[in-house]
Amino acid sequence: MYQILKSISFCYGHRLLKYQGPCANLHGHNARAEITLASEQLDERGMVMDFGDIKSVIKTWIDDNLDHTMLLCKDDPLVAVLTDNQEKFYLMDKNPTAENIAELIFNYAEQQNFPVESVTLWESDTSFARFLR
Ligand SMILES: Nc1nc2c(c(=O)[nH]1)N=C([C@H](O)[C@H](O)COP(=O)(O)OP(=O)(O)OP(=O)(O)O)CN2
Repeated sequence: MYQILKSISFCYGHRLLKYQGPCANLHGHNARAEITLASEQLDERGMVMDFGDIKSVIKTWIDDNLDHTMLLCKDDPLVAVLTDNQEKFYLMDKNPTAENIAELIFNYAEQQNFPVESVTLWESDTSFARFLR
């Protein structure tokens, strides 16, 4: 089995609903997503996938959708406020925890038919969440 990993850095704002503590307040993170792809076989170039192709597809999606953006749960009352003020946000069905952001990126990679094994979302230097099937 071969594994490759591509790191993509981005920043986002969020707050957690149903949470008692500082993360219930609006705040931001300089995050890093680690996308791990795995394959039993290599292509004719000797690659699971070109790192550049992972970057061009997934980093582009992250840059367009999540980077420098408020990630809000659909139940957050701020959705109406940001909508009224024409501010950018990314609407999530779930609370914007590191776990759910990792799953979001995993699902996108899977939709692109990437052989994704896991997505690890480093929310800070000391905390990460990982999603895998
Ligand atoms: N399982 C999860 N726990 C927490 C999440 C999360 O997404 N999943 N998120 C938060 C906050 O958004 C934020 O990340 C704070 O986390 P924490 O690592 O506790 O931050 P600290 O600054 O206190 O970290 P230290 O390095 O330990 O000082 C909270 N929990």
